[in-house]
Amino acid sequence: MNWTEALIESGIWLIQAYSITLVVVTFCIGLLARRTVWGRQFWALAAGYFSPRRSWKPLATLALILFLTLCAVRLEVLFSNWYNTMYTALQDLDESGFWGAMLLFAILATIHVLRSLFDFYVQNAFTIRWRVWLNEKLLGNWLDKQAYYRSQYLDTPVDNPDQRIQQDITTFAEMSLSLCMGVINALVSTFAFTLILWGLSGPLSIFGVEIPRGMVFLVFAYVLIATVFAIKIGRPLILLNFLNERFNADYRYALVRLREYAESIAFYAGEKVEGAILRSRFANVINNAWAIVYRSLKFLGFNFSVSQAAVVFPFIIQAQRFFSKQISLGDLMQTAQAFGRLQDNLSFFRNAYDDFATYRATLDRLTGFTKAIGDARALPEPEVLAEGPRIALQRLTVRTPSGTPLLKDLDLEVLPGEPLLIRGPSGSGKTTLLRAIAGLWPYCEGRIIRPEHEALFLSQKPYLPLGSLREALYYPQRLPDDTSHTPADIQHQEQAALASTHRVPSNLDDLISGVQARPRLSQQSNATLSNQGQPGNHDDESVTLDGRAADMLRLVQLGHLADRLDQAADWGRILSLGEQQRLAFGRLLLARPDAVFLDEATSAMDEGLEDAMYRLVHEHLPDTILLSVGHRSTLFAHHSRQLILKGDETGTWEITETDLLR
Ligand SMILES: Nc1ncnc2c1ncn2[C@@H]1O[C@H](COP(=O)(O)OP(=O)(O)OP(=O)(O)O)[C@@H](O)[C@H]1O
Repeated sequence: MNWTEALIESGIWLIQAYSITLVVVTFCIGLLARRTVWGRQFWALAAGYFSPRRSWKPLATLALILFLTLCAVRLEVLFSNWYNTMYTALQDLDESGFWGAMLLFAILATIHVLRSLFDFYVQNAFTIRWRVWLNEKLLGNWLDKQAYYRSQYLDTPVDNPDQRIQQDITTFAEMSLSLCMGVINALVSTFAFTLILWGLSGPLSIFGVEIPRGMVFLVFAYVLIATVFAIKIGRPLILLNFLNERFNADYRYALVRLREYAESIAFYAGEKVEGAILRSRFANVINNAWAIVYRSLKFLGFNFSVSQAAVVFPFIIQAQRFFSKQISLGDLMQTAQAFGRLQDNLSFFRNAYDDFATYRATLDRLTGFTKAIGDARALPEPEVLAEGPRIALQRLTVRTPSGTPLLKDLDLEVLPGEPLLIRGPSGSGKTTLLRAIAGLWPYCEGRIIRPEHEALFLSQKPYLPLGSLREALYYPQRLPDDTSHTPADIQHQEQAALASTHRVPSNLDDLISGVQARPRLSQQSNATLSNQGQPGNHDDESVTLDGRAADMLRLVQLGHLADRLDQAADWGRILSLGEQQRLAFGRLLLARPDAVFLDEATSAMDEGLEDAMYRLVHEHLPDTILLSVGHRSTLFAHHSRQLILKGDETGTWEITETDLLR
């Protein structure tokens, strides 16, 4: 074999193979995207990323990956030829030929290693960027128009959205690329090795019938029959894999709920009930896992047997020609190697069947998720307008999802200094009216006029975000010193980066426990930030902010927490409900919104505290429009009017005047 010629041939082969593959792949993707369900699903998820109008980089990277994949195939062919050269040199006792083959191997191996590493990097960079884009797209759509909330009103609410965002996106990006390149590699390689085997194989006699180049036909027939059986045996794995993801997610969700509602469950001593639910969900996981094991035993058993039989097959068939000296040892070895490669390539579809099954389940889940987001965003929205500092409801009708009216044709205007109390029996629709005003409730007609952004809704159980008390106090505003990049966060990001470049952390346990236990923003680290005079230094701001936050805590009778402002903790669990409700009043006083809606926001306070909180609102926010929902008669004194919902399924209501206490 002339290796200089082989080099030139390889160059030509690469150009030809690249051009043909590019055309065929584009055509096939177009065809699959039109003709198959999963092709359409793939395209709906991927089209945006690959649009050249958005960026040319993804397509260019894909073209590079395709080139590297073809290089891999060509290298395999060269290695195959090298086998022939080397074994022929051995058979001929040609020492210089043997050492020449060794040198050649060193060159080929170096190219192979460099190509593999470069390919690894490019493929991983590609999937990471794709993941980032997909995550941003799905997360953005999920948060936009409050789809994460409104999706609960769909006929079939989407299950486990967290899994779909966090896990399925990764699987989708990684498997799309690996399966696509796997198929291309298998097909091109099949073509290349068929040519090699074609050149090496002789006539084959089966039951007295002589078949020219019989080996080639035999390997195709062998793999084809094996594939048909494998698909039959492996088919149930598609459903089993889908169920595996579903059952695991359900089990995880039940565990998360146990953590979330730990106290309520503990008060009820509900461990038995929770335990039964958890065990039954885990039993689903395990039963399914066993089903996967038994099915895989059959599937893998078949695959292993087929692969093992293929090892000796070419030797048995070529033995006759070798012993009669029609072919050399090199030819025999290359035949075995080419047969093996061909068998591997053709078996790709059989072996990757399992992966295809997982991939299709992922596609189904992601498609279902994007559809649910679309449906949630398409749910009817009430007409909410912003017309100055007032709240006006015009012919507003609010219904339950089943169509029963909670409120019919309500006309009402609320101005600053004229607080309104909404009352009515439990279940009459008080909270739902607030949902409608917030634009969250899809089942309503009429017009809603309210200040556009500057409205704050405080519920009975205030939401406290993860992080420090200060962050909880300012929520949903962002603090001036961006706490998502605290020194502790930056330090851990740096450590992770360091570990990825040149060394692993000396003590991994310390690092992990450090990540879990680290404070989000300590007093000390705050001071460090200020002292270092970094860009975006908020020295003055943080001093006043600190003062304001502490003063505010004292104002809402939470002075005992003033020195824990920067302590990161699960404040939703530590603070009593009454304390959380007072913290929410602090939040309200700091935010100074144009309108505030208090939904039983003082239910856990005693009457004295409730009175004090309302007085603070009247005193500090005289220009804020106030609407409250509540049952207590002590609230009458703080509201000049009352809207009373009758709760009689006809949607009747009544407005009465009360004496405002000032
Ligand atoms: N997501 C939902 N799906 C179906 N029905 C709902 C949903 N949310 C509320 N409802 C129904 O709407 C009605 C009004 O509920 P709402 O929470 O507004 O009552 P409420 O007057 O605030 O009650 P309470 O005083 O007990 O807090 C109830 O019958 C409730 O079951």
